Amino acid sequence: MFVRRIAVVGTGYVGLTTGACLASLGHRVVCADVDEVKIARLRAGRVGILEPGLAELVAEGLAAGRLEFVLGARNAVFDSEVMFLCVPTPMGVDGAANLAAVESVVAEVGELLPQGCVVVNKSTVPVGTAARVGSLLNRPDVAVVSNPEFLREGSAVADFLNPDRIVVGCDAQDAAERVAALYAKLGAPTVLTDAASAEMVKYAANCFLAMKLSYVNAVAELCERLGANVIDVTEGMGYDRRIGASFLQPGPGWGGSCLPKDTHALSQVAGSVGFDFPLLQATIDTNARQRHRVVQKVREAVGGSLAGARVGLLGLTFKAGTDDLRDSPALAVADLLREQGARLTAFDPGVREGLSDVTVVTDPYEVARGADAIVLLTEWPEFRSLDWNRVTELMAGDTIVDTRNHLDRDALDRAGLCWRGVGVSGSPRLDAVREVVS
Ligand SMILES: NC(=O)C1=CN([C@@H]2O[C@H](COP(=O)(O)OP(=O)(O)OC[C@H]3O[C@@H](n4cnc5c(N)ncnc54)[C@H](O)[C@@H]3O)[C@@H](O)[C@H]2O)C=CC1
Ligand SMILES: O=C(O)[C@H]1O[C@H](OP(=O)(O)OP(=O)(O)OC[C@H]2O[C@@H](n3ccc(=O)[nH]c3=O)[C@H](O)[C@@H]2O)[C@H](O)[C@@H](O)[C@@H]1O
Repeated sequence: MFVRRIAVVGTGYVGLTTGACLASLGHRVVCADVDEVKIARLRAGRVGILEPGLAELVAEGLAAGRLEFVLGARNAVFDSEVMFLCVPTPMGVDGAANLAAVESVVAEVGELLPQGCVVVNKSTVPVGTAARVGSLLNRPDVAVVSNPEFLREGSAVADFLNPDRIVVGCDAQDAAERVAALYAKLGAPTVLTDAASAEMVKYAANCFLAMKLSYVNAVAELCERLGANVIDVTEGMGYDRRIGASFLQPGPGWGGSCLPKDTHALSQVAGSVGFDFPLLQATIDTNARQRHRVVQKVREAVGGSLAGARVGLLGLTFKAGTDDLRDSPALAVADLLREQGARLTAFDPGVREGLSDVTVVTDPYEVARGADAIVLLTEWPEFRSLDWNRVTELMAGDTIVDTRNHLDRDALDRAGLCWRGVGVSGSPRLDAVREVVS
């Protein structure tokens, strides 16, 4: 495997992880961004996002001279053999992916790319984008490769360096092989395919994950109505290797910067070719309903009306382990609660700045002070070890709505609190049975 000169455009969750990890694999990487403050910070070795291991890799790369940060894509590409596009592709008004950033980088660097450079699209983009980028570039000597990224926020470095698979798509075999070779040290299964199929893999995977979660959230609701326990139900399902145990945790609905936008984008693309995709639409609709179910539980917990009720929120980020608030279900639930007149106080270990209409506190017990109910929205581990007796003393009401089944129900019981989980309505009898069996 040869060391390559690589440009990475966009230094967000994906770009910075890609740049730092490729440098750690021995390549020489120049990362570019339009954000001047971010570039200045990164040059000083400061990583502005919560990602375990990333700051260390950036520091190592800078110290070894293998990693560099520059302002603007044009300053990154002059001697690059490969250029990665890691810019945002947010949801547009019609649900479609907005490709403005991708197109603007292509316009900026098109003529500057060295002869024979390979453009690699790592941003999540609709099928046909590699072809579109190719025609915008209008450079027969430059191949465009689709190389979707599957990392998760909060474990970005670990996911990048230990991928389940690498997908590389290009209509030119040699360019696909050149990109696949960049990852050779990782020893991951590699799928080489055409560009359209690689682009489709990313949407098909993310939408499948969203579908799995909507399914499990619907099963949880049914468990509540029928008197079953979703914790045991998903455990029983997860041992089946065809189903797998991961991505079976019910919650307040799935969110984050990608699953929501990618499900809408695939739905929009399907519509654009006249394909009716009710399964995907139901996945999206079930998720919207999930947020209303949380609000309904909180309303019941405060006696039927949220007007003037004080509600404490534990967690604001879209999942634990990240500081990312983009499309967080917790914020969606907060909006709905506020619309119905609730007064909100929130604590999240990853969030320090204030939010409009939600008072953000830095001490979790402040969330409990005077609260008529508390809602746990994000599964931060530290929430499990709160002093529930202290919470009971501080609260005006007595109910904790645990939208992730994250807390120790017995500990809350002992403190005189009422725990309301998701998909759990029966007695804890099955836990006892499992102990005997194991
Ligand atoms: N966040 C995630 O976990 C994953 C994201 N993706 C995809 O990767 C892409 C990037 O996502 P994130 O890294 O989360 O975005 P981000 O918003 O964290 O970072 C994007 C960066 O690109 C920069 N940028 C925007 N326009 C630019 C331009 N013209 N030139 C140079 N830099 C520019 C921004 O300033 C920002 O720093 C998206 O398409 C997303 O769907 C794929 C897999 C995982
Ligand atoms: O394209 C992307 O950006 C990425 O989107 C997701 O990664 P991420 O957004 O970091 O978050 P996930 O860990 O997938 O969680 C998504 C949402 O589902 C929820 N979730 C996840 C798992 C689960 O069992 N239950 C559950 O409710 C989380 O709380 C969160 O709101 C995918 O998992 C990544 O493979 C993909 O690369």
